[in-house]
Amino acid sequence: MLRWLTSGESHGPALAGILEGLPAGVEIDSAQIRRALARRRLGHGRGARMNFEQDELEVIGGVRHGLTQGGPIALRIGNTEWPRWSEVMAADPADADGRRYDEPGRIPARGRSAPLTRPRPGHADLTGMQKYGFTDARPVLERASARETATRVALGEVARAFLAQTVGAEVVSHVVSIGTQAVAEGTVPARGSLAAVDADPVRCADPEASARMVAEIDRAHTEGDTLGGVVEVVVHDLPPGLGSYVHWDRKLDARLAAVLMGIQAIKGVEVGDGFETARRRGSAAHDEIERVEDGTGGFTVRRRTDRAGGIEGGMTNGEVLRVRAAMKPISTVPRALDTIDTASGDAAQAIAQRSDVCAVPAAGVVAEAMVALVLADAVVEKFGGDNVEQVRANVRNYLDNLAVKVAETA
Ligand SMILES: Cc1cc2nc3c(=O)[nH]c(=O)nc-3n(C[C@H](O)[C@H](O)[C@H](O)COP(=O)(O)O)c2cc1C
Ligand SMILES: C=C(O[C@@H]1CC(C(=O)O)=C[C@@H](OP(=O)(O)O)[C@H]1O)C(=O)O
Repeated sequence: MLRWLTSGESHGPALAGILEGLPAGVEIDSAQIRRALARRRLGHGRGARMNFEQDELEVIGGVRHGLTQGGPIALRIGNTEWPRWSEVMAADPADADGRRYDEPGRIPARGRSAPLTRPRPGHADLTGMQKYGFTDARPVLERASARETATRVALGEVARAFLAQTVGAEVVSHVVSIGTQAVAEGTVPARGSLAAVDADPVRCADPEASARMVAEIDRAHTEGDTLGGVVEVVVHDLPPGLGSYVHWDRKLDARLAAVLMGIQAIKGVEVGDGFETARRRGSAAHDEIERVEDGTGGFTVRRRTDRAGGIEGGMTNGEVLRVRAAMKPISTVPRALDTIDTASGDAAQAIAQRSDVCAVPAAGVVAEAMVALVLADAVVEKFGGDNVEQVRANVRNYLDNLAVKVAETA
């Protein structure tokens, strides 16, 4: 079983992540994880922080000379701005001279150190204050912030490497829509198109739609507004049979939906054609199966279409996996929303500090990481093995002995 945990606050010293349960022998190095972190900072519409945030990565456990060792993999990602926040976010009650941070006047009640008492609609602020008994929303937003997703992307990159080196799968995401602008129907990035998608300003695989998305972001920005959208994660070359039909919590679609819904601001998930499938007749909703001659007198099978998004009965079926996640518009709306001041009870305008206008392209990179982690877990579960070579041998053995083999994809 793979397990992962994250810790850390948006303006604390660092984020931390642990990934436990991965076999030994996965080739990974800091440069590859740094590249993944840089991909998450991309995207037209991201806020000022992404211009200077360095995501200072350090691998502090579980990897030696570029290979995983079988033990928990631990990462630290430093927050570039920490020196400016070291008093407001200090872990200890007092500094080295023994002066307490909660001494009256010690930290000026202005700017970033002022208590946040005007909770922002669409954020965890108000309910977090109620639930944990805080009179200041600072601790709530520090942990609820999507800054934490940097850790998930770093851990997900290790999972991606494991998938590539064992089953040969490739994970890519692309932006399907931003605001009212969407890609042409049927746009699915092919294997090997990750760099091309990343080169697009909104990580969109349809250049014409991309231009419309950029214009819509610019319009929202000018008008003091924010946008959401839909991303799709596409996984090529998965073996059939990951996940299971036998129990609800072993179904791969259920596991993917849970981790995608666990990303900040994700409000809906679709598998394959998802909600569109519900509007179709059965005769046009499913993926008919056909025989393909293998050239040696035997045969393989394939689906004529991939409406199911590569999952039937809670298992991968050997076709391209496709899952979508819908992101709500960024909650910190510059044209500030109405709220109340919790200190006075008076009507107020929500705080609208530095923020993204649209983070849909980045959410796609985070979604890739979460999908990679769930798939890596499903591979470990199905194939076992304590090192990459053992996993590969088990995969080969399984594929060589499938009752009905799946056709090679073009
Ligand atoms: C990559 C990414 C970046 C985000 N950036 C911001 C941001 O700059 N400002 C903001 O208000 N919300 C941002 N969000 C969304 C909030 O973190 C999220 O809406 C909030 O924590 C409340 O959680 P919920 O929407 O899941 O209920 C971002 C989300 C993601 C995935
Ligand atoms: C820091 C990141 O995203 C942040 C996510 C976020 C939020 O509320 O979720 C609010 C903003 O934080 P800040 O106020 O520090 O600029 C974003 O920049 C990041 O993605 O690394």
